[in-house]
Amino acid sequence: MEQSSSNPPPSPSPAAAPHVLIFPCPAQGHVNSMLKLAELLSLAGLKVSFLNTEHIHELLIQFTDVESRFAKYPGFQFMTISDHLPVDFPRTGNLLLEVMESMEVKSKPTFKRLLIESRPPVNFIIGDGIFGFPLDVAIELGIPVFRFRTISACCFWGYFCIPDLLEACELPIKGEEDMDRLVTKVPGMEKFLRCRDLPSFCRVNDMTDPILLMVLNETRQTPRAQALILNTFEDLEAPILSEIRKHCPKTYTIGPLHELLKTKLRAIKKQESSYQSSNSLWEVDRSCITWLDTQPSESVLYISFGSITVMTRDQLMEFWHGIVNSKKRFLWVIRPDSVTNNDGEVEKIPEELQEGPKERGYVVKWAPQEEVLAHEAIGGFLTHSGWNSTLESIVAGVPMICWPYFADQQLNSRFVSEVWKLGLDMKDLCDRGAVEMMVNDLMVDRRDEFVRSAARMAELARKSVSEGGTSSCNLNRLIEDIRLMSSVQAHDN
Ligand SMILES: O=c1ccn([C@@H]2O[C@H](COP(=O)(O)OP(=O)(O)O[C@H]3O[C@H](CO)[C@@H](O)[C@H](O)[C@H]3O)[C@@H](O)[C@H]2O)c(=O)[nH]1
Ligand SMILES: C[C@H]1CC[C@@H]2C(C(=O)O)=CO[C@@H](O)[C@@H]21
Repeated sequence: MEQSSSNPPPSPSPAAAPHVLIFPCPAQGHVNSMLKLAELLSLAGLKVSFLNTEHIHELLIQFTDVESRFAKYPGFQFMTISDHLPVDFPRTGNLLLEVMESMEVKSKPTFKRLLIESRPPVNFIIGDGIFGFPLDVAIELGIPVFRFRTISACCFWGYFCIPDLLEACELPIKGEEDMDRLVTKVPGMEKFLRCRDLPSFCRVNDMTDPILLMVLNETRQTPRAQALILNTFEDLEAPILSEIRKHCPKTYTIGPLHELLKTKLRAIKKQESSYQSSNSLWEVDRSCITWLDTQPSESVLYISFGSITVMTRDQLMEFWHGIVNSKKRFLWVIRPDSVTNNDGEVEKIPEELQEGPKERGYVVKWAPQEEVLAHEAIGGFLTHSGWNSTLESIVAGVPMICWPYFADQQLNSRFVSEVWKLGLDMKDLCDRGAVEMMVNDLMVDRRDEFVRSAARMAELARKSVSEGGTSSCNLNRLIEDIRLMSSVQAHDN
């Protein structure tokens, strides 16, 4: 998909527009990026139905302006489906996997009925690449289907190669002492990938672990779909993308999606302010922007571990002491559900952190992250290396300290530090001394080298989404292909 179409596809008459159903996995990082794609397709005149779980949809309605924002697009609608779990079931940390499991087992018949009964009929499906049943149903009903995998190309490729690692006896990992062994059977990563950097689901003795099998199988199933969509850009992951294209030749790279959408909206002047709209599942606390406005340029470390990460009270306190001891200014997002005990039960956030230290730090429950990262007071990002956060930091040219929690994050953080040289990887460490040292390295001692490479990568990211850039052209190609495949399908029926 690198050689691509630089002309935006012409808008057909609304009646002829294909009806595309988009179905994300019910988690912030997935919903966020797939909503950006939904808006881009709506802008191009396609009819879009966006299918959320009831739980996610209620949060979106409560905390965002999505309904009024998308009301601008006459062909757009939200739809909902149950995840078949009790309303008060906690949906963070590893429990998200139980939500996914419940849906895989129970949501298939409802999804199939929804498609059969849909008016106008659904001509095209873009399903989250981590869910199996939408792909099966689409194939069964003869509806063309693309898979959108919301992770990086490097992590997708890591998952894809797990069967080869098993065959070569490079997995399972043989205990803690084996963690720094180089893994040689992931083409393109031979020189730097250690067992420690494999997706967290590989950290099991039993290679029939259900979660490992789920991510592995879903990744390997990808070529059953007509194409793969990735939220990345060619200049960031070219060598890995050429490996992926040996198996999934039609792979559209259309990222960073948040910047591509902003660029398109700016071009047609649909967006008065670039940041006011969000897809957040928590209430955004904008007071932190007022606080940032009073801080010196590039002096503040932004700390956020995304929407799913949970940690123990002890881990939180190690971060707290390390950061306070570093004497750097900080803005810290601490979700109320982010501290759990060893049984997974949510614990109260310690008082001193809720109040925040008065002079140097500011603590919020949820921040307007894109806007925070673009603020001139921000000098670094301590992140869990979720893919959206990583891309948002790249676009903003902000260097990172990575503390990966689970899934793809272990691999993303290795690429941030060893391949892209955009910061430091502190995976598997959580003591105040390490935190203090890394914060000082990022914000002071090695600042120049990280800022230089971050600025270079930010430039490439912006180029990819500008007119004629690879992601912008690939989006045009994607839209043309959806139109073409939908019309063929409409004729066949
Ligand atoms: O205070 C905050 C914190 C986060 N965000 C946003 O929330 C999103 C978080 O996404 P991401 O960084 O990808 O993290 P997770 O929420 O943890 O996302 C899940 O989904 C991602 C995409 O598949 C994976 O890469 C992650 O590992 C997985 O945990 C980003 O867009 C942030 O801008 C806010 O708006 N405000
Ligand atoms: C809960 C996690 C299982 C894997 C998913 C994922 C992926 O697409 O591989 C990324 O991050 C998580 O949200 C999902």
